[in-house]
Amino acid sequence: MTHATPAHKRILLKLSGEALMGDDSFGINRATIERMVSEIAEVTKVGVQVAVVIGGGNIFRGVAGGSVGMDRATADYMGMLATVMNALALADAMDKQGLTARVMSAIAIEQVVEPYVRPKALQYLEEGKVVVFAAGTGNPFFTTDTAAALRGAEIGAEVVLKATKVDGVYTDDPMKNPDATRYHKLAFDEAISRNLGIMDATAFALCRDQKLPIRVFSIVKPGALKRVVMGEDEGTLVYA
Ligand SMILES: Nc1ncnc2c1ncn2[C@@H]1O[C@H](COP(=O)(O)OP(=O)(O)O)[C@@H](O)[C@H]1O
Ligand SMILES: O=c1ccn([C@@H]2O[C@H](COP(=O)(O)OP(=O)(O)O)[C@@H](O)[C@H]2O)c(=O)[nH]1
Repeated sequence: MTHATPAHKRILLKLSGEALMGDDSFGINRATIERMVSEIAEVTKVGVQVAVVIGGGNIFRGVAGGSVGMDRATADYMGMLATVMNALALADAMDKQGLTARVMSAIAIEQVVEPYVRPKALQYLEEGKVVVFAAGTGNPFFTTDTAAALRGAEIGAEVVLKATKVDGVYTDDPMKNPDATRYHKLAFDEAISRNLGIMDATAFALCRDQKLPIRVFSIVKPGALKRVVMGEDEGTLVYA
């Protein structure tokens, strides 16, 4: 039997917090998280090193009402803590499915998870462990998309894979504009100048400067992650 070779050796996978909700209105949907983990397990089986940055929108949204009128930085720290909860849930689901996961946090919370230390993260990846980066960049006024760009560059990932509710980058937000059309690929400069809302400009600019491509694809579509990793045509490629 021949084994196809993956297109990438090391990937940074960005999972939006909202993707963990499944069809629920907030929180973590068990079936959804288990399905995502099984897709991650599939790609580790072909020898790909996987690091994950997880968002927090699913939990933060549930408490967002309480943050109205709150200091922005304080609300952002709440958002970062939400990503820690998601990271713990994700790592637990990974362990249950036979993967070895390590959560590393950008903010000190050492009784709960180990701190982010770059050489340690690289060591885990070499050992075939899945590293889950929690707490975003550790700084308010940033997003977990920017954390994905940052960590992706730091660990020398070949690509940032953004798994989200839509199946690629569109000319306009497809949730709001039914006439929007999907790009097969586009340059970072175009994504930034057109102000495409799929990712924030900080994340795009960092990836552009580091020549780190991003592929946006659907988290909902079964098998999409494996297809992306095997180099098949899926979603939208944003390139430098
Ligand atoms: N040009 C665009 N192409 C694709 N999606 C877009 C675009 N502009 C805005 N979006 C929105 O961006 C969202 C994806 O970003 P993501 O970070 O996963 O979501 P969230 O920030 O809600 O967790 C999609 O749900 C989509 O509605
Ligand atoms: O480096 C970071 C990453 C995240 N956040 C906060 O954490 C929240 C959750 O992250 P994000 O919205 O990126 O998650 P997602 O949309 O992917 O679920 C954000 O709204 C921010 O408030 C932050 O302050 N700094």
